Amino acid sequence: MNPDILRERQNATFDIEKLTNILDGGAERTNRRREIREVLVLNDPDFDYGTPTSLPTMILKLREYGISDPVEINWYKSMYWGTGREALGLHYVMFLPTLYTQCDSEQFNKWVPLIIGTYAQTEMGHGTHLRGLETTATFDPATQEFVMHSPTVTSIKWWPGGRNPLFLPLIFLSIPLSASLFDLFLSGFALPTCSGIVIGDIGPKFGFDAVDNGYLKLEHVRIPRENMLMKYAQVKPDGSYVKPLSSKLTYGTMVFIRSLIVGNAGIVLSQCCTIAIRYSAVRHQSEIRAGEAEPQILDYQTQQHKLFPLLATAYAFLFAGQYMIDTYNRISGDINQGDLSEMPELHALSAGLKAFTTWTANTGIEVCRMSCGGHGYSRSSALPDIYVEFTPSCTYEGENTVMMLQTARFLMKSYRQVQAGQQLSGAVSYLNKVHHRVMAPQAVSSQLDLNLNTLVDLYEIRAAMLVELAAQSIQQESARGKCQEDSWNNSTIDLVRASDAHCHYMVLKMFRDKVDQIEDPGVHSVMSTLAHLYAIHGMGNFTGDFLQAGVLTGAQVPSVSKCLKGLLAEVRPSAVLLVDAFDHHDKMLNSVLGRHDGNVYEAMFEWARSSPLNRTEVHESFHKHLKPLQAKL
Ligand SMILES: CCCCCCCC/C=C\CCCCCCCCCC(=O)SCCNC(=O)CCNC(=O)[C@H](O)C(C)(C)COP(=O)(O)OP(=O)(O)OC[C@H]1O[C@@H](n2cnc3c(N)ncnc32)[C@H](O)[C@@H]1OP(=O)(O)O
Ligand SMILES: Cc1cc2nc3c(=O)[nH]c(=O)nc-3n(C[C@H](O)[C@H](O)[C@H](O)COP(=O)(O)OP(=O)(O)OC[C@H]3O[C@@H](n4cnc5c(N)ncnc54)[C@H](O)[C@@H]3O)c2cc1C
Repeated sequence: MNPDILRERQNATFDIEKLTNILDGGAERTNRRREIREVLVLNDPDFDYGTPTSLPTMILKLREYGISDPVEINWYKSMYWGTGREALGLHYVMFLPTLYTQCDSEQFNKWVPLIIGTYAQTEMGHGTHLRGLETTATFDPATQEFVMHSPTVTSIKWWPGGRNPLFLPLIFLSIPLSASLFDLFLSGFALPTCSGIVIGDIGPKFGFDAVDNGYLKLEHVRIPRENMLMKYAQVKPDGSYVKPLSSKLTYGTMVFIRSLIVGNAGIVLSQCCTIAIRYSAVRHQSEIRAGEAEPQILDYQTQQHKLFPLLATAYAFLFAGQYMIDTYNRISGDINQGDLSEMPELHALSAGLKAFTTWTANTGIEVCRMSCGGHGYSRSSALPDIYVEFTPSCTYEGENTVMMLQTARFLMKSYRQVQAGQQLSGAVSYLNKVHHRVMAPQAVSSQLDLNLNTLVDLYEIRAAMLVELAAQSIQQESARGKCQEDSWNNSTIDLVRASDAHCHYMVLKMFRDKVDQIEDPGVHSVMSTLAHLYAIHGMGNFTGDFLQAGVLTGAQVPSVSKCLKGLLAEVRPSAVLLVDAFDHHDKMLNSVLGRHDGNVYEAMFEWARSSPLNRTEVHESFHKHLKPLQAKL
């Protein structure tokens, strides 16, 4: 064990295992997760890092070990996700949930055994604008079939992920059911791979290489009427159409994935913080006091300022991910019972948090990489690979700006309801409260020795102010004679800013609520410090908002920075212990810099020696390119 890391783990002020239990949802969950990891992954001869694991293999393993609990299945699945092994993950993450949420029971029982499929919704010309999808599905009553067709080059399905559909028995098509008979509704169809479809790979990508993203062109392909997913809407044999309770029910898979992505952002950020903070504890560089030994780079205030707010954010997003999945499960359960009352709230929350957490984590991964200097740029750190695997999450499953604008749509509607005197419930209820109350600056302590509840209040007021400013922008545009759509478009910068602030407030509130539930004094203390750091760091980044909201004065601004520095110093002794609590196994982290034992340099030399470029005395390229040149010199 590296002596620096050993020293960092002495004098712990809190019980690491208890914090790990909180992250897992209890000690039993932690034990079970470790058992699954040990048995199904680390000690499984079939599990080879970087080798795409086939879905059938995963299914058989799950059955072999009797794993049927959805939470446990997700643990198993997420041990693959983002690690270059999620080759068929899309089927678990997208295809199966679509069968669960969009099929009637007969269809579900018929198709689940086939379970390898893809989710083909995006087209070359449209990914975001679903109502613009061009693929047609036209019902032919004479033959009781749908005729599926790609009428234009831009209608070719583009990006469906996870094993080239050529080998898939089933493809989920998400298509506007467009015909003169009924409205344009997005509907799902199960398309068996058959003649009349042209399939291929879309070519090399930035990353995400374990998932082969393909294209699918339909040439008047006929499928049985029964292949339309009919849980919510049906086309009867006579061609009549039974509408769904809501046209957005077919968007259900996307809402589910967005809800998953929130916690995944926390996991990925926790991985990167583990790597960067452990490395920063063993890396010595330069000097603080002339003539003294080179310090651990974790003792530089700038290094702490880079990493500790991200550490706090990782915990915040892990707790937000738990809240999001719990909320998704509760509301989707109600929807299954026909109660759609909270569907708009679920959409607004999942869309906004998906965008907020992935944008923040995406930036955070790069900060972690750069905080490791040159070795962070080596793939031995794992940070470059984590980045290229994670960054598309800002685009897929709802492009982030578009998602923020969806949340803004809900906020504007809520704001108008408050203006009309309605009492709101749920995540936006603060708009009622804050509309009538603005905290005066004098109420904010000049020393910013704010407790968490006060900090949550300040974020609430900031969000409410930005919601109001966005609404006023729309009103001003309308007053200038702009139509509703142009007034909206000319206010979208404000609208995204309002949604971002709303999500920031929601995440801090969830963090505070989780800290309040922690009974162990040591764990409560360190998590309270992290929650403070998360809030104060945000105030430092968005000081103008808090000044504009009237909850911070210019004279108090220096206190924000002073408070931040104090919190960084407070976190320093616990930093390595806080990443240990994430409990990332070396084999899963796959990072020379993030090793639990901190023996980075020895491992780095071995890693380099194992490079393919070092496996032969002289690389073949010498003989092919250089040696012929030598002969001419
Ligand atoms: C080895 C196994 C590995 C497993 C690992 C497990 C763990 C891993 C964890 C996480 C990793 C997950 C990785 C997943 C990888 C996925 C790969 C990528 C897949 C894809 O990208 S699939 C395609 C995704 N595409 C999209 O998301 C499309 C985005 N566009 C839209 O959603 C819509 O077009 C829109 C929402 C932007 C607009 O829709 P539209 O119909 O035009 O509606 P509007 O006119 O804007 O609004 C009208 C009205 O409807 C309301 N509304 C809109 N959407 C919804 C909804 N979903 N639910 C409820 N209500 C909705 C909207 O609010 C309006 O309401 P109002 O009129 O204001 O009252
Ligand atoms: C790695 C990866 C895997 C994928 N896997 C799948 C899959 O398995 N199945 C599938 O169906 N799809 C998949 N996709 C496609 C993905 O869902 C789409 O790329 C995504 O929804 C974004 O849509 P788009 O590409 O049309 O972007 P666009 O919407 O064209 O985005 C381009 C720009 O336009 C802006 N913009 C668009 N609309 C608005 C608006 N209303 N207001 C303001 N700005 C706007 C966006 O903010 C963005 O800046 C995948 C994509 C990637 C990168």
